[in-house]
Amino acid sequence: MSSEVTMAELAVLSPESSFSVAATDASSNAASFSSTPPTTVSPDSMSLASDPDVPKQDTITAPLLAAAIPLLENISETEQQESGRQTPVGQAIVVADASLSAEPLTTGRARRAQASLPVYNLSKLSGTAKNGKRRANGDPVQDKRRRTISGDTLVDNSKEGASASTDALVGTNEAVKEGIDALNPGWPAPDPNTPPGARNAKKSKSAPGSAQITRPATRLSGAPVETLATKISSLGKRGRKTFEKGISRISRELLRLQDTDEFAHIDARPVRYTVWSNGKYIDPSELEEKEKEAQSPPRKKAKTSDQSPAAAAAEYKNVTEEVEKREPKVPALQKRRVKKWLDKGLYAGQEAPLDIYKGLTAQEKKKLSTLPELLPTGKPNKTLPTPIFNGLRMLIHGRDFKLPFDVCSPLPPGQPKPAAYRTMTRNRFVGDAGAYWKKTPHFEDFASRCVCKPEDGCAEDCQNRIMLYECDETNCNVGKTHCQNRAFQNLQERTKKGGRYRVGVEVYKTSDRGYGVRSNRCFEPNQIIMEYTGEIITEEECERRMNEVYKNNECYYLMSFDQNMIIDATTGSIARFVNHSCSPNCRMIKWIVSGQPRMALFAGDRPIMTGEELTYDYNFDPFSAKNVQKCLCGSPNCRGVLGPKPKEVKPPKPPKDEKKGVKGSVKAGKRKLKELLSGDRDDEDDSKAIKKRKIKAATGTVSKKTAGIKAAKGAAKGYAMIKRSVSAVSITAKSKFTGVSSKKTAGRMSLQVARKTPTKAKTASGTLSSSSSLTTIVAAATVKPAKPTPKKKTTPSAKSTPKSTPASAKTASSRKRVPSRKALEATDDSPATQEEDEEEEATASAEKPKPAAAKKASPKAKAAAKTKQTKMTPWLTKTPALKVAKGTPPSSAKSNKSRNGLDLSRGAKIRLVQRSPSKVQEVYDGPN
Ligand SMILES: C[S@@+](CC[C@H](N)C(=O)[O-])C[C@H]1O[C@@H](n2cnc3c(N)ncnc32)[C@H](O)[C@@H]1O
Repeated sequence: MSSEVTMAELAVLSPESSFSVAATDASSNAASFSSTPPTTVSPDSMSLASDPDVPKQDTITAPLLAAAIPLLENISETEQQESGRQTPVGQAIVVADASLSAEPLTTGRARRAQASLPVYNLSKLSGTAKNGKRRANGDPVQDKRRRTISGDTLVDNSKEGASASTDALVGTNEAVKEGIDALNPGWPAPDPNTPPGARNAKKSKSAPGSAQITRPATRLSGAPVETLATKISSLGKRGRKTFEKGISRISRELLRLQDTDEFAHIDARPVRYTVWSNGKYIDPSELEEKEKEAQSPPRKKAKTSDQSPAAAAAEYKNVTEEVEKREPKVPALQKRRVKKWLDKGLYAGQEAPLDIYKGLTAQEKKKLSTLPELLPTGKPNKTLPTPIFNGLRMLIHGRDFKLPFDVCSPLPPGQPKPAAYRTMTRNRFVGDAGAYWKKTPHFEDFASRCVCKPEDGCAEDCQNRIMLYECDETNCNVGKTHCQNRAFQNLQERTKKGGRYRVGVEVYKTSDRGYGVRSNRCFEPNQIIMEYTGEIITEEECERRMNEVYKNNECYYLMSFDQNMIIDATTGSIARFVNHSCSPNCRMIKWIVSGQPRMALFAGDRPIMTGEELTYDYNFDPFSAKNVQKCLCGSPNCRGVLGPKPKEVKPPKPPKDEKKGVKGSVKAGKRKLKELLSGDRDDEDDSKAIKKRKIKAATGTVSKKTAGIKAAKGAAKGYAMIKRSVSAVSITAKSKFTGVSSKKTAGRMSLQVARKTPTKAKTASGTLSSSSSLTTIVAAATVKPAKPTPKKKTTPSAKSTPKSTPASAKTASSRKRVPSRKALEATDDSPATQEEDEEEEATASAEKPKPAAAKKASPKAKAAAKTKQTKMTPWLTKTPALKVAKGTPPSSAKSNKSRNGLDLSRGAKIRLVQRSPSKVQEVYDGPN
């Protein structure tokens, strides 16, 4: 045995106090083995256990000491127990080593080492193995086990102390083995290198003394330490239970380390900004250097793996530039994309006709010939055939174009509205008016169809249009599709859906003229805007209302209408708010619609733009100087007052010219008629015509041109029928209102609405529209001719004389009350005094040229009367005086040429009559 064995024996078998102290220290060191690196025991501690007689060893590992301590403890405990209990083993032990000190070791137990160390099966040794293995706490077996001598512990602990010299360890093991053998237990001491598990297994089945396998301590060998999780997972239920016990012990140890960052896996190193590129860390300092290098051309290609994205991009840029410098850029050859064109598009499969004139009307062909782009080239356009065959008509006629902006610009909400205003969109008969109203007088007047063709579309030449008759199914030859003479129907269709654009007008408050009407959309020239509707009342009712109902009103909305009736628009359409202007943009025109008269506001000869105030010329007759109102229309040609239009006197022209003009125009045919018609549209032209008539009348009459004179002339020739009739109505109204106004000292305003209709229309309409009025007028004209004159014979309208006489008388009486009469004499429409009427009568009787002309025309009229159209014009037979005009067959059966010729002659005359008292007259009484 070496000195090591001696030392071990001393260490084991000599429990000196000094050694126990050293063991205590060693246990404390061993307690930290689990978590701390092996620690070299100081020589001092070793020196405590050294015997001066024993060769001193330089070093001894702490594990060795730690392993020896439990052994000593066990021995001491055994000794203690043996002192209290008599066991064979104890006795044996006592016997074996009676010299050993019985001083117990109470402190410095290496618990961890003790727990993990295998023990000798003392139960077997003591013969109690038959009781089974019970390892629970407090179990006596456990206690017994604790009392065993743990030779393995020494071995294992010596293994743990890997840093100790192997020789010393082997020596120690040998010494322990020998010590055990000395106890003579009856079996050989186990190899301390054998792991406890294997040793136990071998104990159970193998014979004692067989080879045992030792497991190297992982902590000492540097092998990977088992983690807690792997331990738990690898253990079985029982093993885990046991392990958890170990955890509790381990955790107690770890508790001391919980405060450390290492235990909490906290990296206490300062955090640095890191850059990662493709999963690789890039040093910022290197990054800066590389960025600097990137600015300068790189000497060699840097490793992209160490580059940041920015640096990589910079480098890539440099490289590409370098490559571009080396290799000139060669444009890549790209295949040009060829667009596939459709040769016909939407019209594919539809071949263009070679003859584009096919199926077109004469007018369309004519228009087509004027369009150079549509002229046939002789070659079919196969590439892009225009939709001639589909949209030619549209191309010729054009189509409406509406601007997508500012078309409809209504006033913002919150505008002041007239108080107590009730609208009525249709005329309504009130009182006796319905009973007195002739249901279908105008049907009798004009029961024939127009002679228009579909291609004409009832345009300007339409006889119904000329006569201010709206076409419908009963009188239109064209049909609704092509007819353009259905203004009221269009208006109804336009407004029935409602909406501000469709209505197109709105009431607004003017600055100085009360309320007015403005457009909130655009209107085409001559387009119907709105209807003037209200209550149709008789003159008596009108008088009553003025005296009783409207006596305190400032404004009356009364307009003479038809059949001596009056429209009271106090309850009616908003057309009543339309103000007067000396330069109006609208006209108020009465039309016959389905046999009934209706009045509407039409745009003038120019289009009306959004926001314009709508006005028409009242042609106001104040009737009383007290009620002459100042006109505030602001137009350059403002007359200053709301009065009738002044008529300029132009230098007289020789009658020959006019006659020639008339005759020439008769011969000229349709073309000249159109010229006259076109001239008729313009107010200025109208005034010129009036002037003409004035002049002519002046030459033919005594002194003045008055409406009566005109009426007489017109009636004598059978022309100014409508206007005469209307004027007759107005005259009647005047006469009645005269009394009223005289009582009320109220003025009256009669509005004349310039009539735009062509001459021929007026002729026809006047002839056919209202025979009763006509009769009155004719009577007025023939009263004077009652004198025995040759023309008198030709005016066999004496029957009407009695009717007309009162009318003229009324007119005269009413005119007498107009102080400003003379001031207004300049106008043809101005009412005349009684004296003037007398003069007119005289003039009418003296005007023989026209009756003579009528005479001349009478043979034609007679001839025409034989025609069917004559039958359709009852006035022809009713009023002999009109036979003069009968020369113009009003029916549509006449050829255009004949109609035109007759109309032409009438037109010339009618134009003179045009400004006679209008057919539409508004009766207005100003404030009292
Ligand atoms: C049929 S109302 C027109 C609507 C009227 N502004 C209103 O507020 O009821 C006719 C009256 O309007 C006024 N008026 C219309 N046009 C005018 C004008 N040009 N100058 C002055 N007053 C006018 C006159 O007071 C006239 O008696």
